[in-house]
Amino acid sequence: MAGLTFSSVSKLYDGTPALDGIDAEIARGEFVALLGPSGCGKTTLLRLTAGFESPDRGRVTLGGRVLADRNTLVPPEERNIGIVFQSYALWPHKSVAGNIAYPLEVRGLAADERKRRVAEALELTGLSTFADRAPAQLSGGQRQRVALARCLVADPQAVLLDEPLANLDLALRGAMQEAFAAFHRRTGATMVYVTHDQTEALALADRVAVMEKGRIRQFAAPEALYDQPQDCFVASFVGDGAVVKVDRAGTPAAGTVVVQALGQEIEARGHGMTPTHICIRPEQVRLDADGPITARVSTCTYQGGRFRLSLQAQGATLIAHTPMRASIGEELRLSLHSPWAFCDPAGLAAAKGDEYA
Ligand SMILES: Nc1ncnc2c1ncn2[C@@H]1O[C@H](COP(=O)(O)OP(=O)(O)OP(=O)(O)O)[C@@H](O)[C@H]1O
Repeated sequence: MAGLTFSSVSKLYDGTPALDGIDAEIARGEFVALLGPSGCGKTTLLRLTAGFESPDRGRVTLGGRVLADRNTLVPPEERNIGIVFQSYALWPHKSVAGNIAYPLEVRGLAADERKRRVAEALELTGLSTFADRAPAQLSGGQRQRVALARCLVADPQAVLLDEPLANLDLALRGAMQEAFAAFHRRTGATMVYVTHDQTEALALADRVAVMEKGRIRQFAAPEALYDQPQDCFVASFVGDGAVVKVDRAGTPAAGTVVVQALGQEIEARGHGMTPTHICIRPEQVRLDADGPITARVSTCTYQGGRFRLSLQAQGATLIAHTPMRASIGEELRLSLHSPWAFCDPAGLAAAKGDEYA
């Protein structure tokens, strides 16, 4: 189904690319997160979709209609795209219902229809009992739900969310994540969600585009990013664990490959290419008295129900989870179970078990 597409989209600021050849297709009704470190281009991609910026190259389409390319630039108000900002941007002197009704007033909708759609949006966002309150009488999470309802009431083809939970405390963020997920299930809206909080991105999105330096490094389901990262950047940016350079690799066969790394022969999962690195997640590291790898504990932190250990082995830092506390400097033996092997010749040349949290 025609959704939102980006074809070779680039954006330069003072000659420096903020976006560098973005190619992506977001299906209608899909919930996509843009994830990446500060300055990687997430907001620029969102602003370009909304129409606040124009691309220097490439094309953006929504539902088959060109929004921006060399010859076309549809203004923001004609794009039928809703936006939810971090700052809520509510009218302080209007009630909750008044704020939600505002886009419909601008469009000149009849009062009856306005009322019906506002009631529907209030219901969808769980705000029906707050309709007459002023924004100042609401919590941060409730205000963000008003912003969401106001954006929805206009029945947009896509909803863009720019770090909508960044101003909320941790507990409320969890509750709002659930509210967003429920909202998405009920409306089936196409949603693009910018965040640099990977827990949020992995929890909410159908697919996550991991960005770095204006490019999409991998665009995949959360579990694929975690289990089968495509390169060193994604392996290290998403999830906990270590990226270790492969010294030698056997011939890949049927989804597995034997590699020489950390002074051991290790059976890894792979996708058929001769790998250059392995990504070792904590659950693939087992403390095992008969294990072939000797490692020294360098940190031990309690994470509620388990301890996270950093383990030095052969110049690499591996991460393991254990139910028991370990002493710093203690020597342990461990074995590795099905790490993921991938090919990234350009990746971290120095990667020899860099630790990422
Ligand atoms: N109006 C502008 N003028 C010049 N440079 C800009 C402008 N807007 C963004 N940039 C640059 O483009 C790059 C991408 O910025 P962008 O805001 O898209 O990153 P981001 O991934 O959203 O970062 P953050 O997570 O910190 O919000 C950065 O290097 C930024 O400095």
